Amino acid sequence: MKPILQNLVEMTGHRDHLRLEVSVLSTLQKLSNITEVRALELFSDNGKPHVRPRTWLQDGALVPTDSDAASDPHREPLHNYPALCKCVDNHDIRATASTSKGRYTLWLPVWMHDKVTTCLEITQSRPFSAHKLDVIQGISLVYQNYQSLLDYSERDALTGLFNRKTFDEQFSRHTAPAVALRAQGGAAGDDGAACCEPIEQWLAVVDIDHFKQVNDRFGHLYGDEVLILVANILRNSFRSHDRIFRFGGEEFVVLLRSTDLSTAHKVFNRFRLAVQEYPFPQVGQVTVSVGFVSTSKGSPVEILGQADQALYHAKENGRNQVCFYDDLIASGHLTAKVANDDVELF
Ligand SMILES: Nc1nc2c(ncn2[C@@H]2O[C@H](COP(=O)(O)OP(=O)(O)OP(=O)(O)O)[C@@H](O)[C@H]2O)c(=O)[nH]1
Repeated sequence: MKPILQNLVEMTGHRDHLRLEVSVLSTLQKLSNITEVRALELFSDNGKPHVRPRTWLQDGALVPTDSDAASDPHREPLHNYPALCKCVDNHDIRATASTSKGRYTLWLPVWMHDKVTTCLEITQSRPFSAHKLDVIQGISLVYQNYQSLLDYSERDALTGLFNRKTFDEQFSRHTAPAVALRAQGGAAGDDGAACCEPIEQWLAVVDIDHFKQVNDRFGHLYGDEVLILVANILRNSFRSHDRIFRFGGEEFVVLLRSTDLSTAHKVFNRFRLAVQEYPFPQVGQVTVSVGFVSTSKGSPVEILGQADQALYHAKENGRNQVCFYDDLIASGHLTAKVANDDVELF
């Protein structure tokens, strides 16, 4: 098999976005005369388009970052890349520019759902030939199609939020002890997640109150609309690096990253109020109950169980409220459950 085909086989063997990204960069890097490859992340901060390198070559290995894009010191306004800026504005498939003497750069935005969040950047020391552009474009399109297949398998069809399967994968990765990650890790290229240290975060379980009554009184179509609208409020209530999942039925999970306890309280309550105040067509008022906990202690099963305990306390004590597990333990309203390693919930 030709090397390029071997690389495509390797690329499409991944079930993880970051590994796939590392793999496509590694494929591009093997083409002749390439001096640099990077995957850029395009994001908006305070309404202004920005860009930052997300995966790049360092000391011979491709290194992905898991840091928050908005606080990345390497971020730049997108207008620092005029050719790329114009390409994105025009929905073009690629842009090239000679950025300095003997340095020719090609950008390939990866379009998904009419949006660009990733762009491949390839640099070489001579102009790109038409043949080389065709080959790179082909690899990029395989990458784009495969990314969108991966994305589809990770999401819930009704709300477009991440699904339960994705939660299981992402949450166990972020709560895995750092030492285990390093042991797996080795070269970053072997495992896109290997560089991740556990991140301070909060897990909230969100459940729509009396949702059965919505279905019973207005029918499933209106029930589905409520689910879609609550999903939209969730998207608007949290930052881009937080993660929102539809867990099943009328239950959602939010992973709130890198924030302190009082902010977590504030943010979850802001979301709860946003739902309470939203005029749901036909249905009128809908409320949600929320239970949350820190993800710093315990296994994924224990953490989820604690958030669930806090949620059920909220449900049993009036609904439309946010309960923090540690507060309920401290006040004696809940007792800590002994972990049972034999119970496999994931
Ligand atoms: N329309 C719609 N309904 C769903 C979906 N998934 C689950 N449900 C319904 O969600 C309802 C959940 O009801 P319950 O678990 O009794 O909870 P509840 O009525 O929200 O009551 P509390 O949680 O105690 O406030 C059930 O009637 C399910 O049929 C869905 O995708 N669409």
